[in-house]
Amino acid sequence: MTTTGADAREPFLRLAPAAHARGAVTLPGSKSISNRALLLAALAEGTTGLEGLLDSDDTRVMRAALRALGLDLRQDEGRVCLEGAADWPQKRADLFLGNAGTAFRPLTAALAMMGGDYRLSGVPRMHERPIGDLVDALRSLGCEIAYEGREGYPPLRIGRGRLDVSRPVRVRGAVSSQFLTALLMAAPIAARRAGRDVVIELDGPLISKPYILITLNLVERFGVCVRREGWQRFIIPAEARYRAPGRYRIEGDASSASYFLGLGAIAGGPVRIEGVGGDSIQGDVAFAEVVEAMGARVEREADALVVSGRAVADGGRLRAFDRDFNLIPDAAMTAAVLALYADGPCRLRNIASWRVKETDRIAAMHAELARLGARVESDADSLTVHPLPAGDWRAAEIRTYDDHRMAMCFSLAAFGPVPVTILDPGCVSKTYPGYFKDFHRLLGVERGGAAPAPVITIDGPTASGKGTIAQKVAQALGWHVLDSGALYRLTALAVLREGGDGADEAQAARLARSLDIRFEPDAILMGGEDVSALIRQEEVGNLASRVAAWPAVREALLACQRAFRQAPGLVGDGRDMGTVVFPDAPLKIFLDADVEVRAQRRYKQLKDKGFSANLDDLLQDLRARDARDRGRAHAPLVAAADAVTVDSSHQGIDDVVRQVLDLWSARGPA
Ligand SMILES: Nc1ncnc2c1ncn2[C@@H]1O[C@H](COP(=O)(O)OP(=O)(O)OP(=O)(O)O)[C@@H](O)[C@H]1O
Ligand SMILES: Nc1ccn([C@H]2C[C@H](O)[C@@H](COP(=O)(O)O)O2)c(=O)n1
Repeated sequence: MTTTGADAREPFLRLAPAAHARGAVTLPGSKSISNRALLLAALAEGTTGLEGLLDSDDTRVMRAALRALGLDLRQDEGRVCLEGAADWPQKRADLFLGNAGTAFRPLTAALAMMGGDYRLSGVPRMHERPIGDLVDALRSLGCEIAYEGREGYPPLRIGRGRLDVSRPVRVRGAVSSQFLTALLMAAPIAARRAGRDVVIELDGPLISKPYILITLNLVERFGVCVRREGWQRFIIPAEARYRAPGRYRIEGDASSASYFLGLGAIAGGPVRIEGVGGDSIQGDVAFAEVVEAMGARVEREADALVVSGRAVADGGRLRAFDRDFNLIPDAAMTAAVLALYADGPCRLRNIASWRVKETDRIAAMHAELARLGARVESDADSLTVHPLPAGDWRAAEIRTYDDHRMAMCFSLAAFGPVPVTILDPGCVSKTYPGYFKDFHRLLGVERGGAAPAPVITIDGPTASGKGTIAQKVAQALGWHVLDSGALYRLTALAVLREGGDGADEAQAARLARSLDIRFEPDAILMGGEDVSALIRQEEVGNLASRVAAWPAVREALLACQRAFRQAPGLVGDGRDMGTVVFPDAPLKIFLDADVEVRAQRRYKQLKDKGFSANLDDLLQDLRARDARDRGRAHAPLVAAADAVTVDSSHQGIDDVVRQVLDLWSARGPA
């Protein structure tokens, strides 16, 4: 079955007003732990098998960088195996690290201490994120680092400095705790090279302390014990050496758990979150206490959390808060959106670090919450969000600023009375590529119980754009899609391959019943063979129209089509979706267009795919096919009595998609 979601970089994702959510979700691996573990495994003597490693943009750039540095990474039965080395083989490399702070900062420290000729760069936003505090600390150790552009910011050039660890290295931790993390993880390199203890001292305050605890925990798992004097002084002994722990299991991402904790709090639940629990080493697991304080119930297991609450749709209201979020700045973003459903103004304090994250999150959060209609106040390091009364919600398009967390936390704005549109939802690929699929699944379980999953049917004549529109509507809603014409085309292809011409009803029905097919995201397989291009040929389409006239063929394909109806929903395109296959569909579209326009479109479509085509012949074929599809005795092509007719002759694809989504939103599907 073809499942669509927000994995590809689609321009927008429309979330219809939702009411309830329940079910279980398994979190992807923690980004913070994944990138730390990759670096430590790369520095450790021996082989480490990393289990549960996050597969996302940020970990992919880290893996690519380690490969470019000469390290051996292999995928082996669901784990990533890495052969580490105290000194990396490749002494010259140009590394592109995207927008991954968890890769950029630690690699800067490790490479600067090893020495070599390296260049580290990232996306434009990475070049706006400060790194001066780390570079200053490394330079004080004798490392050679130059700014290629603006002083204090990437890109960086690293050379071969002369390490001197005779004095403590001082580092500031007020802007980002990742600078201290980077030094702590790389320090054993310097200790080994200099043959003496490395002492790191904190210069001023330290934010996000729980992340330092994650670092110390991991460093210890890889064999290095750091002596810690409060939060002021860290001593890495001269004899410190990283050793591979054999296997290391990465727990789920606690920051990502915050969205589901929030979901359970406002959508009733219970929502079971697997991958983090009472045993977690991540500070963001403390977000469970935030939703508890807001009125939700959370049960803690060693490796799971179960959250429930009184759904906003049932009149539930969260308790307002005034809270210091310095320790959990990432999860705090979720609290800012939950504030919309609170019983009073909510204040998030001590969140200045938001200003230098993937985007200026204080400014971004302020702007987007206001776009929904909320009253918001912000200053240098705090944000106040006023609850949004039902009548004040606006159906907004939320900008996400290429920030995964903006996209994920604003999914929780779907519990207001109007639809919300998330722009560039694919930015979640930074840490959670499957987020919207999981989110929709939890929303759909409720619908999938007693009531069948909702269906939008799109019927119409050939080349009116049904398939194109169905795909995009399904993508925007995170639903499944059924291209029913493909089933008739596959039957026609099977008939052709048996030497038939479609005149034998029994033969066509037998082949329709025994189709061995599989729908994949980018291919349609028959008997294991990819026939997606073959079935689009006009010869096959014409025969499909003929075999589709046989009642026995239609009967043979009926159950198969209905089986596509699964939560969270289905968009089905064809000729009889709204009249025969899904007569109870809550929204039926009859998509039409002038036959000349359709012939032009089909002509262009075929030419673009490299097939030969003749416009006059196509026009004739389309007319003949229209006549056959409309004129047959069984399940003819006709608009269902309750269908909305949309004429796409003079409308672009995106306009039609929006029109269908608006119709769906107007029905108030939740
Ligand atoms: N509104 C539109 N404006 C311009 N081009 C469109 C529009 N809708 C669809 N198209 C283009 O027309 C062509 C035919 O569209 P599509 O294959 O989706 O039609 P269809 O109705 O599913 O056809 P079939 O009945 O053969 O399955 C495609 O190349 C598509 O990109
Ligand atoms: N629900 C359906 C879908 C398709 N058909 C027939 C009619 C078409 O000519 C043929 C191929 O469909 P297409 O890929 O062009 O949409 O299959 C039908 O009868 N009922």
